[in-house]
Amino acid sequence: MAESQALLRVQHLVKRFGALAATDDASFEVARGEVHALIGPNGAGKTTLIHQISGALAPDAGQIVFDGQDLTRQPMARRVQAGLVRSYQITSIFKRFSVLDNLALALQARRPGRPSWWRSALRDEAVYAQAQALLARIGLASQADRVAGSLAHGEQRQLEVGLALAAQPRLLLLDEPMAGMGPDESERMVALLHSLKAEGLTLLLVEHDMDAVFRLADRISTLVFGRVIASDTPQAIREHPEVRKAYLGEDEELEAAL
Ligand SMILES: Nc1ncnc2c1ncn2[C@@H]1O[C@H](COP(=O)(O)OP(=O)(O)OP(=O)(O)O)[C@@H](O)[C@H]1O
Repeated sequence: MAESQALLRVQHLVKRFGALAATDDASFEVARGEVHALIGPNGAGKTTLIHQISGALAPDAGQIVFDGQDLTRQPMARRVQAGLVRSYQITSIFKRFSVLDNLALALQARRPGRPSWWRSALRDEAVYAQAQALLARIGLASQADRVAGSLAHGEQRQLEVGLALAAQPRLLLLDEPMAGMGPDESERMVALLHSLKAEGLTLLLVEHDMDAVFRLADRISTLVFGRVIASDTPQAIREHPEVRKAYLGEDEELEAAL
């Protein structure tokens, strides 16, 4: 991949837990505007890798370069500022607040220099106009006044994506966005991610739902024992002998999908 095309470059990353190298000289690149999926058998090191990219975990060696900037040792907030944003788990939602208020608060939190940001967010019409637009973008326009905690699981995950979008990411990291979803909820999430891709947003996702991965991804990196053994198009990954071998007897659903 040409240098200018790569928005994220992970180079020779290493993370050890005692004797175990959970990330073992892992390298891969995410191109601008692509949906890139990270797959691998259970325990391959996907979550550990995503934690290092988002800044939750410090690597022992290697580099994380985002848009030409070395962010390897930068704190999470600095990465978010640069446009590298992770969609968090449900804990980031204020469950007693409405869906619209949640988005307004997330938008307001992005504005610097407001000590009582949550008070001003709840009064600020401009913020609410932006929140309404974001609500439509994530497909929850009809749920604006619902208390966030009463949303269905799939809708809460959509809202989490909205909270991450409030930070205006250039690359959105998603850790198992379809986890625990039924077929209809997964379908809505796939549609949402497709629409974000159509807007030109770059996505990096870890996902076990192989049907969704193969429908969404432009390229797929496969992690085995902390190493990226292949980074290629879905078709090439499907046919890759080492990838097939890595999944043999490991994950029947995935093996069947391949
Ligand atoms: N904090 C930790 N301390 C010790 N070992 C850890 C820690 N976090 C992860 N590991 C180990 O590192 C390896 C990779 O784990 P990780 O959760 O990154 O894999 P994964 O590919 O995300 O797995 P899964 O698909 O099951 O979620 C596993 O062997 C795991 O037990």
